[in-house]
Amino acid sequence: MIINLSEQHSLVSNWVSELRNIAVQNDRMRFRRNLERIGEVIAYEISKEMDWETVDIETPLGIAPTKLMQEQPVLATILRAGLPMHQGLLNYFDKADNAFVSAYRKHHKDGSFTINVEYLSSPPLDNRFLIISDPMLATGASLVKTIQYLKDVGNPRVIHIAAAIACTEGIEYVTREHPDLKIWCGAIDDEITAKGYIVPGLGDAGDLAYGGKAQY
Ligand SMILES: O=P(O)(O)OC[C@H]1O[C@H](OP(=O)(O)OP(=O)(O)O)[C@H](O)[C@@H]1O
Ligand SMILES: O=c1cc[nH]c(=O)[nH]1
Ligand SMILES: [Mg+2]
Repeated sequence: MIINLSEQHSLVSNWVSELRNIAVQNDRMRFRRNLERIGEVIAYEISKEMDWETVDIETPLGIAPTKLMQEQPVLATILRAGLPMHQGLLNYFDKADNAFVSAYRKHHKDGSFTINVEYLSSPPLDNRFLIISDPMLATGASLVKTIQYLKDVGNPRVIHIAAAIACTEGIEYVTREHPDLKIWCGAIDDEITAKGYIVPGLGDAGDLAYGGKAQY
């Protein structure tokens, strides 16, 4: 299931437009903060899908029956571009457990790339409510590989994906491999270049957030 948040005419569209806009996107602090804000809004939306229980809270003046989350989610992200959205999710799910995966594109001389995973740090995942954030869902290769690695750790009960911009091809690939996902995104674009960049997209999210990388 796909939820495109910009269809709802909310603040998310403004933030996505700033991420895309070449006149704004080079302000790295604003770029990271806009990803973080999208992560925060998606956290709020996903929280409505969690299980809640009524607990009596003692106030100085009485008892307030209050709905509380029954469990903490696990927040997973893909290094490095995923970090700002992850922080946004963590700002709201402030007691969450966390997982980090270093899935990145290793570019080859012929222009092709493969996804390298060199690092994984995760809590046990059996029966957990898992939210994976990554701003760009392009070909979907990074996400599919990340989910495979996380499923080797344990079998989550539910998996939600949080992305700033997703493209149709990537959504199709990921949902074909993992049909049970729920994907939340700030916008959906239809095109992807031969080098795997989303069009119109925003460019390279990792570079815009943290600066360019050396080729090695
Ligand atoms: O859907 P895909 O085609 O796999 O592309 C999406 C991936 O590309 C970006 O990471 P990148 O490899 O640029 O690494 P970075 O975060 O270090 O910039 C992005 O953050 C995703 O993880
Ligand atoms: O368009 C894209 C595709 C993958 N990663 C990015 O940062 N941007
Ligand atoms: Mg990148």
